[in-house]
Amino acid sequence: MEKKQFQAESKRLLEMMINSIYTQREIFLRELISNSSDAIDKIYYKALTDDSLVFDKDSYFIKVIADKTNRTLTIRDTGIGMTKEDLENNLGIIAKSGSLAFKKDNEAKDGHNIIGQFGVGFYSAFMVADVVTVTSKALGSDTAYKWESTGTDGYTIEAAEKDSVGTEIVLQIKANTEDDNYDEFLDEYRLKAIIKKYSDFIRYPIKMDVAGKRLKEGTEDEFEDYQDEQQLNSMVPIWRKNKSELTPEDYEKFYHEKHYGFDKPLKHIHVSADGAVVYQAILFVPESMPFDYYSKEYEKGLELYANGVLIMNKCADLLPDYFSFVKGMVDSESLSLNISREMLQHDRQLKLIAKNIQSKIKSQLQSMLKDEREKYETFYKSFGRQLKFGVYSDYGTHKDVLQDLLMFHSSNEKKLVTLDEYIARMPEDQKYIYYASGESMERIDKLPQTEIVTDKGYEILYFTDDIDEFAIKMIMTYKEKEFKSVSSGDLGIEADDKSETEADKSENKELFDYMTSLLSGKVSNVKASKRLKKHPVCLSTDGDMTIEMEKILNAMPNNPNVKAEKVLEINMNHEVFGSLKDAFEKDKEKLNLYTALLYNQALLIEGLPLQDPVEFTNDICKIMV
Ligand SMILES: Nc1ncnc2c1ncn2[C@@H]1O[C@H](COP(=O)(O)OP(=O)(O)OP(=O)(O)O)[C@@H](O)[C@H]1O
Repeated sequence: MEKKQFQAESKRLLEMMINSIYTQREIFLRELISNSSDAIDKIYYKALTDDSLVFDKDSYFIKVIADKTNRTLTIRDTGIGMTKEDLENNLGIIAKSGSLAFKKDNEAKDGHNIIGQFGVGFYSAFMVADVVTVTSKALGSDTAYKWESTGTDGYTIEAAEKDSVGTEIVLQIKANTEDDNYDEFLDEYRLKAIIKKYSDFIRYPIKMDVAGKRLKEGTEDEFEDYQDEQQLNSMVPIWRKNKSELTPEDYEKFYHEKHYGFDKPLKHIHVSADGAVVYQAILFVPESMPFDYYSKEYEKGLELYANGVLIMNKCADLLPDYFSFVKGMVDSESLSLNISREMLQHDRQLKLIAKNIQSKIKSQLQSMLKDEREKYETFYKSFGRQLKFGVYSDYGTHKDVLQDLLMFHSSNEKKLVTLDEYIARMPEDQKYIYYASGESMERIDKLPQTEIVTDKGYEILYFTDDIDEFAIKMIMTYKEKEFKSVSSGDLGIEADDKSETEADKSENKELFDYMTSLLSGKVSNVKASKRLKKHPVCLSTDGDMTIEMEKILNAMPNNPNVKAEKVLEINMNHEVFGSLKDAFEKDKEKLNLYTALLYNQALLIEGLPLQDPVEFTNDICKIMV
């Protein structure tokens, strides 16, 4: 019998397949089952327009048969089959995808689409088989044909015996080698698992004879082997079901079956989009944070299906980093089964889906915030930090999407508030959104810098997360209100007794200049404070960098050694100020001591390290004796 050669491209592809471009060999089964499913689709589709054909659902199925003795794996279907020409054209030539040609010939009328636009699937069989034999009888044909190939050296086609319409593919499974175990593709449990993993939602039953042992009839301790035909796939995926048929428990069950998390999902989003891009998705907002969430090990992404067939476990391109906590899956009939990761990134359909999903998640979170406050706060405690990272990342590009989802604790009731709520209760004369950064709410409450702001009756947002201040620097203003740190140089609050402060300031200019020179290199200025009420001293900052930011940045592994521009503020209404003036006139030595002490006190209040703690304690001793 004449051996025909593969076309050059096909030969190259085959070589790649044999040398396994896919790291997961198991996907060959997914490919072959998808082809079978396509072939049944084609009959179904023909029956829609051809009255002489009746599509009786029970007669259409895919059967998988593993024969360990002969090392063969058979995939049999009752699909449309292939004529001699089809075998020649579809299996001999790679670049021409049969599915694609069929699609063009028969403009899909009811969305019953056919997987596959890029014909490499079938060749994946050569990753696990030495010989592939395809016996097929096409619908409406009397003769069956057998196509056979051992790989790159070509293929043969001859007439064959086959009673029913459809295709049977027999794989002669490779022998094990030192490095590779091929036995697994003959193992019942392994095959079942592969089918469940990739092909669970194929629309037609996938059957396999499963071996079992049972008590022999009429005996009490004699067992016999038997074969039982089982259906391995569940067929109708939950995402294709009508939302109204599903209960919250169904979604929860799906969440656990898919191992999305051990917790209960806080919220599910079921999308059935049929606009510019057609897809279904089930997305979940988890209740609690996975243990590795804020670590490098955590991998974001959604499961991606092309028309019911799993093509990727974690498609990262579907989720922006700031929604990386979302779990779930997307199924689209617009995607090709064999699309590579690299190609996916540029896929227009996928980009559209990703955009669409992003806005669905956003609007669900928004409505949760509006209507289910308690739930939202639970969510926010787990993932709020990620939203804030999202605001900060990419130079603030995503702030518009995220800023109204943010919450902070505030001085009002020590509860979480949104920026909108904060603005809504701002007194009329309040110009800025005030915030204070620190380790904890308790610590912030004790900061002298907060005194004047709280005295004014203005609410302060507590920034206790490292990222808070950095994120807010990206937002800058919210609804035309600028953010202002309580430690910033100009608080935008008029001092109660302005004239007196100004007068005292000029009168005491020499004193402040002197103290500034003493603290040269440590602070840029010493000045009269407009914000202090009870406390004698505090640090404030000039410029964008605050003291908290300095602390955070300098704690980073690459220690950038940045410095905030610090100002030492002195409360002129405090008794200590009298002592300073006195010392300035009479005893400079004492003033040097007081200045050093006050500066170190201000550092301690801020939680900053003292440059020389021993000197500080010695200084205290000096004033005691
Ligand atoms: N079981 C089958 N029954 C009928 N035709 C088949 C079967 N398997 C393969 N074919 C034909 O062979 C063609 C080539 O199959 P192959 O898997 O290489 O590519 P494809 O299915 O078109 O695309 P994909 O790469 O996405 O699977 C198919 O388009 C189909 O026409």
